[in-house]
Amino acid sequence: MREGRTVGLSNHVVLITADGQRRHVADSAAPIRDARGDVQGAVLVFRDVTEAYLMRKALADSEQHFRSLANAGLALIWTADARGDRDYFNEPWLAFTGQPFEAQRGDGWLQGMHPEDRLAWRAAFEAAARVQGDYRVEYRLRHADGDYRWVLEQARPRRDSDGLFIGYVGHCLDVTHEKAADAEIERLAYHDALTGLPNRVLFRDRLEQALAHVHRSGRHGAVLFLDLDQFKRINDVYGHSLGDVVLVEMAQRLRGLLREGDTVARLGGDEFVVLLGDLAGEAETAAAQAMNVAEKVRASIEQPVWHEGLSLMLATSIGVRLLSRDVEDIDDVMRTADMAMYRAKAEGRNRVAFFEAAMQASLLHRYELEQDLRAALRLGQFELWVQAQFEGGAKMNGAEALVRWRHPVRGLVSPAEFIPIAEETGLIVPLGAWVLRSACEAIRALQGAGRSLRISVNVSARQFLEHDFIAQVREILEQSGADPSRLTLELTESVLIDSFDVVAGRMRELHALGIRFSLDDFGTGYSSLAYLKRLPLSELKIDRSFVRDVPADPEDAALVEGIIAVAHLLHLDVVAEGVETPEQQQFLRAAGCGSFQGFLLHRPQPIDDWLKDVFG
Ligand SMILES: Nc1nc2c(ncn2[C@@H]2O[C@@H]3COP(=O)(O)O[C@H]4[C@@H](O)[C@H](n5cnc6c(=O)[nH]c(N)nc65)O[C@@H]4COP(=O)(O)O[C@H]3[C@H]2O)c(=O)[nH]1
Repeated sequence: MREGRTVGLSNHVVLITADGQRRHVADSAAPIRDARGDVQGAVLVFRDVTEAYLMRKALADSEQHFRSLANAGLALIWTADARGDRDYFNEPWLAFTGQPFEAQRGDGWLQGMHPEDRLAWRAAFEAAARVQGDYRVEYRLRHADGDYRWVLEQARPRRDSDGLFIGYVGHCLDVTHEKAADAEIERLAYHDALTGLPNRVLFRDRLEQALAHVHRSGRHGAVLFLDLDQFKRINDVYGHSLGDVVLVEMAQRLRGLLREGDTVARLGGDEFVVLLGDLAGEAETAAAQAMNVAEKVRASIEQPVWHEGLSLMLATSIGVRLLSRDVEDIDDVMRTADMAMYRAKAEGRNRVAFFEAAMQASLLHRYELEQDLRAALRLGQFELWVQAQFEGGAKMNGAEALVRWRHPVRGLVSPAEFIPIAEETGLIVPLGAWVLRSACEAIRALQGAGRSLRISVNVSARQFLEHDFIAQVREILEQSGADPSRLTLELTESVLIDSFDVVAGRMRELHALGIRFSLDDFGTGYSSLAYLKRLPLSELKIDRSFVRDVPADPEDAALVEGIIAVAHLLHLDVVAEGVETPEQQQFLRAAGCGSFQGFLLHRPQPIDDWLKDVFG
């Protein structure tokens, strides 16, 4: 004032008015000067600023209110200006990142984002910013402890009180746990629990991608379909827990053999598939590459599995299907790879087979047969034929029942062709029952005529293992009135392989009824004396394939003699099958074989014709 300036004295003078109200008063003073400019006095001005004071206080309170709201929760809150530079982080953000505000303002905070996520974040932000819209994006943000955490960031445009766009406000939530849970759920849904390998669902997905890549790039891919030979046996003999050990070991070996981009999956049971991507553009080279891998896989599986002093031997049959531009359908790929695998099995197991176009044709043929076969029983297209068996010289002692299918277009279809299909489709069960019933009716007719001839009936594995097979046989015997001791059931060695104890138990039960058992195809499989001894067998049949080349082939001759010696040792009858020449019969008789069956003696004929002949 002495210097002649106007000054504000105080904003905080509170005056009480006459009616008792509190008013906030701002005062100021200005000097009064005389003509010479000397200060003569002062003008004091008092203004009532109560309204402005209250407004400012409300604003400060409101700011405090929102600040504590922003800092209260777990959300990491920030704001950014119109250019995207961040100008505010709440306390949880600063605590989470452990970095001071100054280091993070602007785009400093981006230093804390995982470098791999920056591109995706920027894309989300810029796309939203162009239209001043919302966005949400997940990224990894470095925590104060140095580890990255997954956060979900959600942001929306920020506007001033006039509604003008001034930037963004957003928040992040730590979703690390949710991410881990999602990953676990995904892992469970798309992976096999035992081996941790991708499952069928994931495999199909990858196959689809691989096929798309093949179409785009013109390069090849391949699917290897594997099935472990003998796995079922290990499971049956040693139990499931050892079976599991084997599967896990196989999974590890497969994974170890393949490249990063390849997929190994377990489809279930002992079936695995391998997907090879990015093979050569030229088909032959690609096939060679696939073959190479398949062969490596085969060789690796062949190595014994050591477990607690046991050494388990496995092998695998592998079907290979190339993926090329002309392949469209993934079901077709799976089916044809599977077919090739079956061919590998049929060709002797522990091998690799390729799917070929010719197989496609046979697939079609088979498919049609399968369709027709389903209707055949209903339409009465099956016929029962028999082939007589002879004891010693020429004394007929029975016959083998052989089923025939008279197809309306194809004519007579060989059982060698349709029995395997009937087995796979389960049709063998009603078909086998039909054959058994027809054979028992023939036995009954023979009994009635006083002829004590036997009839042998082939029983396939699937049929024999059907849960109510024994009940079925009993019922048929009862209904037909056939003498059980005239009935021989022929089993092949393959029935024994899979479930020896079950089969042996059933055989004993049926044998107790008086039924005889014959082991067909003896010598072609795995039969060992040790387990032949444990079965209630009456007869061994020498397979046609051994009879064919005797006596000329010394190896087969020795084999046949061996089989006959085994049979004698076990007190079993021996029947030689497929005897076509007198030399064969002579040789067999000299070796000690008692009964004969073959074109030399009798060609199969319809059962009614045969019965007529027998009854004379
Ligand atoms: N080259 C030659 N072949 C001869 C000679 N003698 C007999 N055969 C044929 O050899 C097969 C003998 O039957 P399998 O080994 O039990 O082999 C049978 C049997 O495993 C199966 N099968 C036939 N009928 C039935 C059936 O009712 N049920 C089941 N589950 N399988 C059957 O189909 C196979 C083939 O039967 P088929 O075609 O009837 O063929 C019959 C018979 O016709 C010969 O001297 N030379």
